[in-house]
Amino acid sequence: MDTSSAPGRSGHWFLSQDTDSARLPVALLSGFLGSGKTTLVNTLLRDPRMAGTAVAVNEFGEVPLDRDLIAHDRDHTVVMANGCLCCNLAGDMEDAVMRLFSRRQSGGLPAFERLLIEPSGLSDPAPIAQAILRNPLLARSMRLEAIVCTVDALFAATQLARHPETRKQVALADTLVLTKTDLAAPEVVRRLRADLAGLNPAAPVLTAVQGEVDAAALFPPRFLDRTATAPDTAPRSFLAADEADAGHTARYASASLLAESPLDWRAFEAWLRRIRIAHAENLLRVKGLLNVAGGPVVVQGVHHVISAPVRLDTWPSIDMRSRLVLIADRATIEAARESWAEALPGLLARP
Ligand SMILES: Nc1nc2c(ncn2[C@@H]2O[C@H](COP(=O)(O)OP(=O)(O)OP(=O)(O)O)[C@@H](O)[C@H]2O)c(=O)[nH]1
Repeated sequence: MDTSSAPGRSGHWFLSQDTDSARLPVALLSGFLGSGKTTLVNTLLRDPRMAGTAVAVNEFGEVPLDRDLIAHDRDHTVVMANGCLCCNLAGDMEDAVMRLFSRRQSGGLPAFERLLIEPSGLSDPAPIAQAILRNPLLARSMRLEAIVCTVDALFAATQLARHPETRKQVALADTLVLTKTDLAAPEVVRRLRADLAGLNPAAPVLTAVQGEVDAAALFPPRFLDRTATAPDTAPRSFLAADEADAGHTARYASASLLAESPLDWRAFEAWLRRIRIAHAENLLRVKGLLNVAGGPVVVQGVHHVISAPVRLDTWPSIDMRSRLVLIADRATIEAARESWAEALPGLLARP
């Protein structure tokens, strides 16, 4: 019997979820900025075995974008408060999960079978996993089935060397997913595989070009089928001793830009090219949904690689403002800040 919609003693239905099969299977999808998490989610969600998956996304940047970039039933997607999920954990995840559950309970949301959490690319998965395992509210309603980490074949070697977040994400994953192998030289991929084996020898390494991966290889059976038998494995011991590095995002800066009126695409492209050429090494992420002549355009970039802009047929939501997020070191954000006002009148930093 599905007890998941029965109200509990406290009035919150999720407090009553103490049988194992009634708890919602959860997978955590970590991976550094721009490593292909959303691409993987979008591809997975097209798989019939993933039907009924709710998605919770967390972004580092003040203008919400990912909800519009996840090609999913918007009612099945919740955005967790801006910032780094692992640093602002208290409340954010509870809030997000409670919003999903209460919408389901009120009939405003179709039933869902599992939850995929996509934290921001700067998040440490350990405290998030700990919260699911230990927070009384979350632990009663959810069970952590998998920690997956996307690894950017093109940039991971540098990210592993420069960003401790990447090392942590790789080290804690049950399964690693190498992305962008279509862009990286075979020798680079071979060396990266050796580095990954050194950091996390137990994790299988799958490959996903444009997010194409077999859901059954990526997730344990109990994530896809909540009634499947639990494997006889030891609890995740690494989580017990782990402490979050609460100040870790201080070395990164972000700019969140908004424009109410349509942007001049040529001026935008020329501005972005200048930023990319001058600051590629420190430009960790560019992500935007822009209102330009002809309709909305998605812009994506990581370091010097800016993907071909994607024109959308329709706006994914009623918000038709241009939104752009840059994540980099402070000097790069300052340099960008000095140039955009002149190059792109109308594109304003969100205060
Ligand atoms: N060529 C190629 N591009 C990819 C692949 N996977 C992702 N991308 C591109 O890489 C860029 C970043 O991908 P996302 O899926 O948005 O990355 P993300 O990890 O969700 O990014 P954040 O949420 O900002 O951390 C996009 O332009 C994708 O189209 C791949 O396997 N091959």
